[in-house]
Amino acid sequence: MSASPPDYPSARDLMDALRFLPEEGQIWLGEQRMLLMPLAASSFFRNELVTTLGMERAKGLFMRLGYHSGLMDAELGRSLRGDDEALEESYLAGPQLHALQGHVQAVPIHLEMDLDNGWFYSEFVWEGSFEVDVWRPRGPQAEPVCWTLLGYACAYASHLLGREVQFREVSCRGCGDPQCRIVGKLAREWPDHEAFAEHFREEPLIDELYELQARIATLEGDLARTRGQEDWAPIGSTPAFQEMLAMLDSAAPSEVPVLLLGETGTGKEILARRLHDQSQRAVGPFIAVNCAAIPPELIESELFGVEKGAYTGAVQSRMGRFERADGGTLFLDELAELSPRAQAALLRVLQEQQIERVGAQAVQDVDVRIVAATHTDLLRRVEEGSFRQDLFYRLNAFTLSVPPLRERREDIAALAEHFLSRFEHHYQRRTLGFSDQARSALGQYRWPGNIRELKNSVERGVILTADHKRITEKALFGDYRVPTLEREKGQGLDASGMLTASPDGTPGEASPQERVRALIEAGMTLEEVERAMLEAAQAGSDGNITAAARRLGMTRAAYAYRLKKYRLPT
Ligand SMILES: Nc1ncnc2c1ncn2[C@@H]1O[C@H](COP(=O)(O)OP(=O)(O)OP(=O)(O)O)[C@@H](O)[C@H]1O
Repeated sequence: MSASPPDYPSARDLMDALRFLPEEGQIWLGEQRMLLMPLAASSFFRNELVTTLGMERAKGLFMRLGYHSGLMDAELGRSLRGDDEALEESYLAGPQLHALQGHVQAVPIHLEMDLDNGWFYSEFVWEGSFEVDVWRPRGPQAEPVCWTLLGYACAYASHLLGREVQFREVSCRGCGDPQCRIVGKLAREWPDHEAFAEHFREEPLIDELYELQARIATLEGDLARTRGQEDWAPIGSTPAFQEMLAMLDSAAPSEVPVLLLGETGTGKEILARRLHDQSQRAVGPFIAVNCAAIPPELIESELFGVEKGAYTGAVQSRMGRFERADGGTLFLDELAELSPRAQAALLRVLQEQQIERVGAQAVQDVDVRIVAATHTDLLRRVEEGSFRQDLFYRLNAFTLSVPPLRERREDIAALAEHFLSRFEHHYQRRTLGFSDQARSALGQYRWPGNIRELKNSVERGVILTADHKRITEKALFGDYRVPTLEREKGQGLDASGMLTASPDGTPGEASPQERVRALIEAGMTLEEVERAMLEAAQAGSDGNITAAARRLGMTRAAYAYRLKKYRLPT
């Protein structure tokens, strides 16, 4: 593939990716949050860094600054301009994005790309470099000054082409040359490529710091593993969560049964484990049972064990979970699902510390501490008569409510980072972390499935993201439109699929499934829903097809195809 000099494709697609959201105080370019700031501020900052760090270290810092933004823009270029077929167009998106961001106008002089045969040559003239303007007051310099721009070019090309490319600024107006000109080649074509690549290595001090942090993390991991506590350290610094942890810890040394109330996936099991680990019983077993997962007819034999011949199929005697938890803690999750008979038997254990295997003639002593959990309103179950009152009061001695994730939103970022590092380790991945948009979506989502759902989303994101790429909102949530607190505030979904204010203006509580059910009940067909969504997205994007497609999580081409299919105006 070669062109000399190539023409830029239209920059419309790149401009469409730029969104100004003044009400929210944000500017976005694709998935990255951007900043608009005066050149004079950047100039001031540069002067200060050169004075404090010296020229060479400041240069390295600015080259790396450019390098990082080049890296992110390469992802955007590829996602907007596509795959290998359109490689030249994707490559040219780099200088076009650079121009769009007000850094420089890059005039292409020459481009030759034949990567299969290991050949790449690219040359640009830079007009209106912001860095030359920043340096102008200092007068002509001894060396080229477009550091950030150069770092950007190196990263953009390398990341996009999947080969290490290095650019050199062969002439620069900042040192009195008539124009700024850069030449890019595959790194190995430059004799000094190794020394040059050092510019992009982080400061030795920072390297050492990272290394130290990595060693501490490994040691902590080893420690947790030897104590059998891997995964069991609850993360959360919101006051509500910390208060609850403090209460949990104060209950740990006593023998009192603990009842944990909270929605599914809020971390009740992790808390039960913590209680166990902090108690005198930490050396004994921790056994967890999900009462809802065991068929009612088997629950008693599961919990209390069974004697050989007690019923057909009981071919040998078996220990129950209570016996296995002897000397330790038994965690009964979904307690409300226990059958009346199992409730009666559980009450006896709590009162007498004795169990009776199914089919046994005698009782036996057990020493077990019970931690129970439920997401249902147990008191209501008592009132309805489906849960024993005496058992309820026995278990209700020390009750803790575990807050749902939407009430501890400040913890989302820390939890997401925690799961990210665990899954990167597990899948042997090295992503560049979450994109700004992905991070913001994580913070806004309602999380009906709480921490378990957050964990699953991050796992999905890591699996779908290649090394050295950012985890996008789509990788986390798929094409499914994220129900956020913002979008739901005062909104419902009417039969035409449009978002509307609910009559009383209160936040809509309907889940996606409920909303879909409402549409079906309103008699809408799939085609009608699709058509209504296309129209709504189009109307909500002022007719901008790329923006409308993005709102529906589709490519522009797929969206345009559907418009045509329904004969909708484009
Ligand atoms: N505070 C936390 N810090 C780190 N990980 C957590 C935290 N809370 C929960 N998790 C993780 O989230 C997942 C769900 O937690 P857990 O199984 O304890 O929830 P649960 O409330 O017991 O759910 P259910 O009621 O559905 O059984 C687990 O994988 C757990 O490791």
